[in-house]
Amino acid sequence: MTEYEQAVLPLGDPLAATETADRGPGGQPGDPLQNGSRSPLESTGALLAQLDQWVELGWLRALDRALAGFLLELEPDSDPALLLAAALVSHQLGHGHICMDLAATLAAPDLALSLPPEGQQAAPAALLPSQLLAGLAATDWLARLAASPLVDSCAAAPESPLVLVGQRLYLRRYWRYEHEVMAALHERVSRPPTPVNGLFEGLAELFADTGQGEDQGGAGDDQPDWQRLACALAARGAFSIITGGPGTGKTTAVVRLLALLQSSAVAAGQPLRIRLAAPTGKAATRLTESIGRQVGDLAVPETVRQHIPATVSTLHRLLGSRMDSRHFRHHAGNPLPLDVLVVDEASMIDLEMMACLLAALPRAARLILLGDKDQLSSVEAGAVLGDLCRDAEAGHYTDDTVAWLESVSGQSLAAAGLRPGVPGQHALAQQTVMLRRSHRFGANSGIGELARAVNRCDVARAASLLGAGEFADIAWRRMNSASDPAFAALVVGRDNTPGYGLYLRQLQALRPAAAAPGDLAWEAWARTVLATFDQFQLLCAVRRGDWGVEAVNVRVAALLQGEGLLPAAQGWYEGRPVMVTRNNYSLGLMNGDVGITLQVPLVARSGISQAQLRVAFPRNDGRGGIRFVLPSQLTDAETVFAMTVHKSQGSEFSHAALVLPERRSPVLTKELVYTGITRASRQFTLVTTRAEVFEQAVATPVRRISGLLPR
Ligand SMILES: Nc1ncnc2c1ncn2[C@@H]1O[C@H](COP(=O)(O)OP(=O)(O)OP(=O)(O)O)[C@@H](O)[C@H]1O
Repeated sequence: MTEYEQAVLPLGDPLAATETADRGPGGQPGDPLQNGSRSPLESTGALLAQLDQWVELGWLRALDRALAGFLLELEPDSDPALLLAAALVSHQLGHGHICMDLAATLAAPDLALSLPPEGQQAAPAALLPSQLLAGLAATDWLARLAASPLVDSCAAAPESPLVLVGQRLYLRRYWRYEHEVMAALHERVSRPPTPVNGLFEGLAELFADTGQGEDQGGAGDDQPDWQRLACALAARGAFSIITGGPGTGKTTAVVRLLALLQSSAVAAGQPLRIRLAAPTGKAATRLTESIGRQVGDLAVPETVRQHIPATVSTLHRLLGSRMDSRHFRHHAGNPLPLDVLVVDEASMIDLEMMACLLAALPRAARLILLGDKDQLSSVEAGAVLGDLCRDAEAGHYTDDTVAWLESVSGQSLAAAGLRPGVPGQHALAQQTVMLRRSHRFGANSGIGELARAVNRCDVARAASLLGAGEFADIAWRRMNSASDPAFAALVVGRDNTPGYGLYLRQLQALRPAAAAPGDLAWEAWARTVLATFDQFQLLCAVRRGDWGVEAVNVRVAALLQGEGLLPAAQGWYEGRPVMVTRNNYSLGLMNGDVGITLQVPLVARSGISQAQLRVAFPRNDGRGGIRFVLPSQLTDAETVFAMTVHKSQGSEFSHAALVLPERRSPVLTKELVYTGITRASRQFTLVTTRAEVFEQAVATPVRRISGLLPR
């Protein structure tokens, strides 16, 4: 690994990169072009000075500037246009883009940096990328890059740190990940389909109870049973994707698929080794619960049921994380011991993880990805599921696929409104199914209606749904200021909402009175308090500012303390909810795990029982156990009355309240709003100070740049 590659880890939260702009100007150095000095595109000294200025302003990360410096050390004659491109590519990674498209950058150069968002204080007098790049044509930039020994533009310099593919510039490591993912998927989807004995009968039996259901997502009544089709396609291939919004039955379909596959394997005397995984501990716990329920309801013999796993591991644990290393115990040389792998919440898988997962998968094993393609992408670079599901909505099934699906499912696809597929051009689409009917959010659900409107970028419909009061399960609370009493009412839990008052009152009321230290009653109490805490969650779009995670956490703690619900609002105190921010393998805690600080009695060395603070975390083993951890052991944890929408992925709350900042920001996209809304299972509240911030977000779909286009 190169020095720079070591420096680039961890890449960090794209929010942090963008939000640096929230901090405003950090100085106003002069414009190098105005000063009569040489253009930064002609002099490496001037270019580095320009990058330094952008770092000072918070427009560029120090890491991005470090890459330019590192490349200059490697190649002292480097062209400044190359150093600029390298710093911008590095910066794009911080925004989740795998590479930088040179033509797109020249078309909108100022988007290449974390510039102060529109509507914020005036930008300082500094040279903008648009001014710097004004005279540079894409062909010239490409030629200057291609001429550098640091750039591999035709696989002739396999060690060069940058790779140019067409007009996309990559850091080599990310180009390699993308290349590996594309190659592995291409190989899997190009294999001839596996014949599955008794598929027609198996599907008919497993889906005997599922009718068409009511039309809940704009899909007509003559729609086929998409779950049955998903099951069929996944049964025949080495790779498949089942995508769909919340409650569309992804888990239900996959549990039936596992029953189908395992039934014939058990009958043949060779049960399959099946593993289930999810990107985060929270998602793994949720899937463990729903899989457990569904496996219990399966109409299959006990011998089959017992070979369907009921517990879900995190991807890191499955692959075998190693302390302080990005390498896993399982890789191409030491593949995973399994035959079928199901990964849920696949929208959270970043490109690097996907490359590692595919490398560690035995060739003969099946991989099935489940996820909602419309959710926010991973925090780290890449939008793998979104890219892979590009054709999901339109279907793009070839005539052969349609004929095969109709024959094994006994259903017609004629009225499904799909677009035709071209053999060889839509290879991945042949193994992808989009579930279109929500069984959780029906036609009477405001949450479902709102999520669908936001997903379509239908600003007017979304605003009218929230404003009209037509649905009791969605509400819009407009705040006048950070100290608006309506916000206090929401978080404390007045006006018939649980807020955070509910779990805190429960914590006091249900505390075991007569239980001794170590008594299971303490665990039961902790479990109840944790479950009640999950009933309400504030989700913020940004970290900084009056309505960012940091300030909201401080404000909520103070409000709860003011109500007498918390003993303190700082440091460690009983009732403090915390989120782990980094995997801790020795404690068995994963990034994203949420615990609550409780006073529990412990027997001290003296033999006297004392109440001490411990943080209670649910165990991720599906058995509902609790792990009590000393606060001092939690070095990477933060208060979580509010969490970012990014961090909430894979979680579900009875009542989710999405808090938007008072100013527009590039991180406010329709995917962020959609993800926030779909975290709510019963009640959703939008909290804003300015309506146009919500409207602008809904009108802005995100686009991550990558070259992941397997056909
Ligand atoms: N075909 C069906 N007919 C009736 N109910 C169904 C059907 N499929 C799923 N359900 C029910 O809908 C609910 C959601 O199903 P499931 O958990 O499989 O969806 P999901 O897409 O995995 O949800 P999530 O958004 O949590 O990932 C469950 O209660 C399930 O029993």
